[in-house]
Amino acid sequence: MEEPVQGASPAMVHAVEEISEFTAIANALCINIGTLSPEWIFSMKAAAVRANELNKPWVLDPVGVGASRFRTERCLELIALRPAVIRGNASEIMAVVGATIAPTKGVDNSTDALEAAKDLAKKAQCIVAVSGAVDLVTDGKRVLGVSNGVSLMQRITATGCAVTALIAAFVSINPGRPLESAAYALALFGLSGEIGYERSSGPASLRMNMLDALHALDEGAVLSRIRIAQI
Ligand SMILES: Nc1ncnc2c1ncn2[C@@H]1O[C@H](COP(=O)(O)OP(=O)(O)OP(=O)(O)O)[C@@H](O)[C@H]1O
Ligand SMILES: Cc1ncsc1CCO
Ligand SMILES: [Mg+2]
Repeated sequence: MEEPVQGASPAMVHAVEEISEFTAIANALCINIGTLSPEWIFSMKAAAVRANELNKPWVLDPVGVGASRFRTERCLELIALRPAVIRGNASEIMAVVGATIAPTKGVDNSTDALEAAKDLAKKAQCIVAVSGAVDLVTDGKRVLGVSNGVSLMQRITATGCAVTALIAAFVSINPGRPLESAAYALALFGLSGEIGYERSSGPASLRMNMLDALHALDEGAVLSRIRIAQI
């Protein structure tokens, strides 16, 4: 198989001693609070500050926000450092909004998530992407709905983390259009899931097949199969 041009190349960095140099090399930064610890949050904040100094976009994945006070407080501190995009699932976005804007209403459908996402986007002045059956991407005014993907993707731990990293890669190519970049990343990832699903018998084979599909995506499949609509 012919090798396509190589795309983004990730590095997972936590030592604060490395943050300054690594952030200078990177075209985008993805901060994922999944495995949060006091030492790592220090490095995460240093990286966000450094990315801002260097005018590089950074993307936040607020994994599990709302589950503990420590996580919620640190997450709000990160949001105050102005990410270009926040990508979470509906409960995470609702939890952030509950902690910042209004008391949690304890609801979890896409309409409520959409209002929460718009509120958060306005308040934090960034793009908010809510993943789900239809991914919602908003700047607080415009909303794009991405309908690619298969529900079995939820059964693979860290598909959300992976798509947030892909959003960072896309935003680095087009930093002036974070709304569109996030929507296209979600669409291409979802499409890879759809193509991979056709050859899969469960989450483990889907994980493998969707990675193969992402690698092999071509312009024809992308242009004919991505489903992004203005909402
Ligand atoms: N019901 C669904 N139908 C189709 N695609 C879905 C559905 N739910 C989620 N997805 C897709 O799965 C991917 C991961 O989204 P999800 O909302 O599961 O993230 P997450 O909860 O943060 O995951 P994790 O914490 O495991 O990383 C996204 O690309 C999203 O579009
Ligand atoms: C399972 C898990 N725990 C911390 S991060 C992560 C990946 C899914 O968000
Ligand atoms: Mg997640």
